[in-house]
Amino acid sequence: MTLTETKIKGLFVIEPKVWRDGRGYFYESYNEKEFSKAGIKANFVQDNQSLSQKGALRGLHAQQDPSPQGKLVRVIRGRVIDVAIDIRKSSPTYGQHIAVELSEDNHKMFWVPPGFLHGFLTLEDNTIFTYKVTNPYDKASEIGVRWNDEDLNIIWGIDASEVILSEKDKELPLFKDFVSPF
Ligand SMILES: Cc1cn([C@H]2C[C@H](O)[C@@H](COP(=O)(O)OP(=O)(O)O[C@H]3O[C@H](C)C(=O)[C@H](O)[C@H]3O)O2)c(=O)[nH]c1=O
Repeated sequence: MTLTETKIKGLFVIEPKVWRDGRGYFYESYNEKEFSKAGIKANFVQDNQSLSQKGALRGLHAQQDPSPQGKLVRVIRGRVIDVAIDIRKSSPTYGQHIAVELSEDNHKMFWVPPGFLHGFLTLEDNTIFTYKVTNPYDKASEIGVRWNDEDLNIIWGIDASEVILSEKDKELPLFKDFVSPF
């Protein structure tokens, strides 16, 4: 697998080696040795999976202390635009983001360490999104920012009237009202 750090330090796009034969394909979706070589220390304690219809947008979320989460995300079926926003106050790229298309065809994965907001827009029906996290779910430590905040300038390519959001995500604060705990 190839781990490539993005222009925002700490974020990595991972491209696994895919072995194909007459039965189908095989790839390693996580390898501690490879992550350690790239300088990533991740102790995963929970695996998540969600199914989303086209237009569903989940995010922008993070967990703060005592349960900050590193996330290794990928798409098993379908396609998403996955976005991570740097909310590390001392970072020169604070408020900047990386967007990457993850799909069942490109097998790409995205490592998002603690200190980032995360979310994705679903591009196809019945998209299955799965990810490992380095701390358990802790509702009390959840934080977030509105998906279409103008200051974040994320080009999702979808009109607000078409997006499917949870009631919770509709109420998330704007970035100007957000105080990062990182
Ligand atoms: C995240 C989570 C949720 N839940 C329960 C709580 C809710 O009743 C239900 C749906 O949760 P939520 O609407 O927060 O699910 P998403 O909107 O997909 O949340 C995720 O969205 C973006 C993509 C993220 O990066 C986070 O991993 C996570 O916040 O599952 C759990 O029981 N465990 C969990 O780890």
